Parts: sequence; C-alpha cells; structure tokens
Amino acid sequence: MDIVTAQEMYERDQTALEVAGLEGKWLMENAGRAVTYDLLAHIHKEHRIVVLIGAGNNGGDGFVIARTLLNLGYDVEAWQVVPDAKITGDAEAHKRIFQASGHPYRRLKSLEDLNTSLCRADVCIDAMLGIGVKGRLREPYADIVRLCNEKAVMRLAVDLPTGVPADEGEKDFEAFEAHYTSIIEAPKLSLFLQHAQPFYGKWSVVEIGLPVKQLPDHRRRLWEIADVKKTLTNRDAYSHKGSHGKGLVIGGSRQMPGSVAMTARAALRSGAGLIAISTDPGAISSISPFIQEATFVEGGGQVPDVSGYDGVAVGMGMGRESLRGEWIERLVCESKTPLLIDADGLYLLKNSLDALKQREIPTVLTPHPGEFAHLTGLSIGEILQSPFSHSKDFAERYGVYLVLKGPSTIITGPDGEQRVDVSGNSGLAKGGSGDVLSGILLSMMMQTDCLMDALSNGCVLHGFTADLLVQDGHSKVDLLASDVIEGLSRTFRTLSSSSISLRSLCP
Ligand SMILES: NC(=O)C1=CN([C@@H]2O[C@H](COP(=O)(O)OP(=O)(O)OC[C@H]3O[C@@H](n4cnc5c(N)ncnc54)[C@H](OP(=O)(O)O)[C@@H]3O)[C@@H](O)[C@H]2O)[C@@H](O)CC1
Ligand SMILES: Nc1ncnc2c1ncn2[C@@H]1O[C@H](COP(=O)(O)OP(=O)(O)O)[C@@H](O)[C@H]1O
Ligand SMILES: [K+]
Repeated sequence: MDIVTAQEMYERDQTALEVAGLEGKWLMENAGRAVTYDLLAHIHKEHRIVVLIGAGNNGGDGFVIARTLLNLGYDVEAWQVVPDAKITGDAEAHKRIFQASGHPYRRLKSLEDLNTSLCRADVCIDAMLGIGVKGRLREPYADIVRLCNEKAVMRLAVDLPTGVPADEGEKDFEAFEAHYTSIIEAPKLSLFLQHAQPFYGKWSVVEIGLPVKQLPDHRRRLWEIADVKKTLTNRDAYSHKGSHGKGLVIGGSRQMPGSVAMTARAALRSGAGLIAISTDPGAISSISPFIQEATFVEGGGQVPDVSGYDGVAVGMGMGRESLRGEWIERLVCESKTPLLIDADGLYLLKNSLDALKQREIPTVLTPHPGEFAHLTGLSIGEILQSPFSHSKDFAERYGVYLVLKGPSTIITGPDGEQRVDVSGNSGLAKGGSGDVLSGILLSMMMQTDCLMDALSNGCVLHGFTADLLVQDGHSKVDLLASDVIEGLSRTFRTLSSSSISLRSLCP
C-alpha cells in the first residue's frame, strides 16, 4: 500500500482526471460512500450522529457521508461550520445534491448551538479539514475541535483528523482526537509520526476508484504481512546449509555477552544456514550454552577476517573502545561482504561515515532515533519530526540501507525507496529487541536477492512475532527479546501454513 504526501495525493487525483476522466465530483462521491460504509462498523442504528462539514473538499465528503447516512435511515445532524460562500467547487455540487435529496443542514452561528447538539450526540464525524490544512487551526475550527475533544462522544475522522498535517515537519498543532480515522485511498506520512499518530486513533484505508496502474509511483509504501508472504523465499527441498547463508556476528563482551547470543540465535531461528560468532574470548563460555549451533572464531585483539561469509552483523554488545572503532573502519573500507552495523558499531561508525560512500557492497545501518541523532548530529526531536526526509537524505548521501527503528520503522534504500513497517508493540521496548532484529535481518539479507525485501520482511517478522505473542500467552509487560526469538517458529508456521492452504486452492 502506497504512502503519500498531500502534494502526491493531489497529483493522484489529477492523474485520475487526465488518464481516466475521473472528475473530482465522482471521486468525492466514491470517497464519501466508501468512508460511510467503513464507518458503519462503528455506528449503531440508535446512535445520534453529528457530521461536521468544513470549507474544502473534506467538507464535500462530509455532505456525501451525511446524505448516505440519512438515506440509510440514520439519525444525523449535518453542521456546516463555515458561511455558505466558503462552500465552492465539488463540495458545493455535493451540497446541492444533499439539499435536492430533501435533507436539512444547520449552519454554525454560535458555538452554544453546536455544543447543545454535541451533548446529545453519540457519534461525531469530522469532515472539516483534510490534507488541505496549513499551519495551526484558525477559528472556528480550533474552538470546535476543543469542544469535540472534551465531549463523551465517539469521534470518527474522515481522511485526517482536522488539524493534523498530512506531511512531516510540523510538530505543534491542535487537532481533533479521533478514536478512528477512515483514510481515503492512501495513508499520509503523518500517520507514521510519533507526535501525530495518536490523533488518528485506530484506522483503515478505503479505496475510491483511482486508476491504480496509472498512478505515479512515489516509491514509499507500507510493508505488511501479505507482502512478506509474497516475497519470502521458500526453503528448497534439496537445499543444504550453504544455500541459506553463512553469517558472522561480531560483538559481545564480558559485560554484554547476551547480545551476540541473541543475534546469532535469532539469525538461526530465521533460517540462516550457519552462524559464527567473533567475540571476546572471555565471553565465549557465557554465550555458548545459549547457542549450541553457533561456532566461534578467533576474536579479541584483531579485526576478524570476514572473507568467506555471506553476511556480517557487527556492533551489538561490542563496547565503544577506540580499538573497536578501527575495526569498524577497516570492515567498512576493506570487506567485500554485506555488512549490517548496529548498536555500539553505529556509535563507533560516526568517525568513518565518509568511508561508507566508497563501498560497493551493501551496508545496512539499524539505528534507533537516538543512534540516528548521534550519526547525523541532529537532535532526537528533529529526527522524530521528519524521519522520512532525514532517512532519505542520509541513505542517499552515504549510499546505505537505513533501518530507522521505532513503533513505525522506516526502511530506506540508497536510491531513496522507502518502506514502513508498523508491526510490533511496546512489549518490544526492552533491551535486546534490537539484537534480535539484527539477527533476523542478517538471516534475511543472506537469503533474499532484493535487499529492500529482505530488510522489510525481517522487520515485519520481528514485529509480527511480538504481536502474536501478546495476543496469546504473553503480555506487553512480560515479553522478553528471547521470547521473540523462540516465537519466530510460530510466525514461520503461520506463514507456511497459509501458503500451503493457498497452494491447495490452486488448480
Ligand atoms: N479530488 C480531490 O481532491 C478529492 C479530495 N477528497 C477530500 O478532499 C480533501 C482535500 O480537500 P482540500 O484540498 O479542499 O483541503 P481541505 O482539507 O478540505 O481544506 C481546505 C480548506 O481548509 C482551510 N484551511 C487550511 N488551513 C487551515 C487552518 N490552519 N485553519 C483553518 N482553515 C484552514 C482552507 O481555507 P483557506 O486557507 O483556503 O482560506 C480551505 O478552505 C481530502 O482530505 C479528502 O477528504 C476526496 O473527496 C477525494 C477527492
Ligand atoms: N513501542 C514499540 N512499538 C513497536 N516496536 C517497538 C517499540 N519499541 C521498540 N520497538 C522495536 O524494538 C526494537 C528495539 O530496538 P533497539 O532500540 O535497538 O533495542 P536494543 O538496543 O535495546 O536491543 C526495534 O525493532 C523497534 O522497532
Ligand atoms: K477530517
């Protein structure tokens, strides 16, 4: 599913008009009806519904929604919150259809009248502003939004909650706090931003009939379990351990032996053929009981020889001594093996960033926002405000694959392509989750030709496993990173059983 900016959404509508003759009025009818039927899952026949209609095309959707609900026999009060002169274009056309259908509407004269109406209502549908909002809300929207937010009604938003910008970059806004948002055609960037997402509540996306094959490809999409099913490589019946990748995990120390153990174990649980660990010799006795399948190679004083491996993950639990920084630089400059750098490795990489540009073999960096702030010199706040553009700038500049981790993880390729993974839950907000992710990613990197697919799949497998575990057996409080490693078997079984049942349906 594509993710768009406001500008890209307008371009899509324009394309629909140019290549298919789909006029805005038709799209508005489609959008309003699709949203109505989506919202009906949350509305009962006995509910009293208020529909708030603003000045632009979002308000036009509101007239279609109010008309459709009234036609279906629901108890609806439609409130136009701006003067008549403000309703123009497609929205005005739909206002006329609304009136011609014999339905009444109310025009906002005083907030008290609306207040009285909202006090009686069970449901409030926000069709005031969508992707056209600019800057902080002006009146009367700001007052109305405050009024709605303090009422004990179910708040449902159309496309975007009024006041939430569609794009990244703005942090200080007041907005309608929706319990649920019915998003038109494609999620907008702000759905994936930590400061904006809570305003959306739960959400889903409705389709409005755009000519999908003709739309511009903005190379930014949501990656979901259905995409994993399509792209995950099958295990060939005649494969051998060499077919599934020979990986090396470099890291760990006496103080942090668990990190490499988890990375190695997660890599093997995700299908890697062979995993070796290069670590401080003093840590081996603590690590080996947890991962009997791994081998150990000479670590300690020297930069490990990575030739002969299909992939290397480096940095977890490694410590930050300057000697290790020299290793990272040499690995970046000299190794001809795909490299994933995480945790302490990212900290040490800061001094060797320019060396990344020379690498001809892929490099994957997996920072959380704090580590990314360290790498870029930006503040965490700046990163969180505009994670899409900062990720893209960095990945293109240094020619790397960047996995910016968080509740919405953004995966960016060196050519600027982006994928977003929203799987996972706060049970993962615990030390060790990142080490497990690195192991899964290392395994996927060695087994999938397309690195974007490998990384996107790895992120979804990690989050989906955590979601499965908290649905059944664990809670978000007790979930451990090691539970996620063992839970991978459930995920792979779920995926393979669904592909078997799909195959059995084929002739
Ligand atoms: N064909 C299509 O395009 C389709 C579009 N669709 C729908 O249209 C929506 C986009 O419509 P849109 O472009 O009219 O923008 P929209 O969000 O309604 O707002 C415009 C109004 O906002 C006002 N305004 C702005 N900032 C403000 C502020 N801070 N505080 C107060 N007011 C502010 C601005 O006022 P102005 O600045 O011009 O005075 C103007 O009046 C989209 O989200 C989807 O729902 C669907 O029907 C499918 C087909
Ligand atoms: N609240 C959350 N919701 C979803 N995923 C989360 C959440 N918190 C953390 N995660 C995921 O858990 C992992 C944490 O990685 P990281 O911060 O590097 O952990 P650590 O270094 O402690 O092992 C990332 O994959 C991140 O996306
Ligand atoms: K809205």
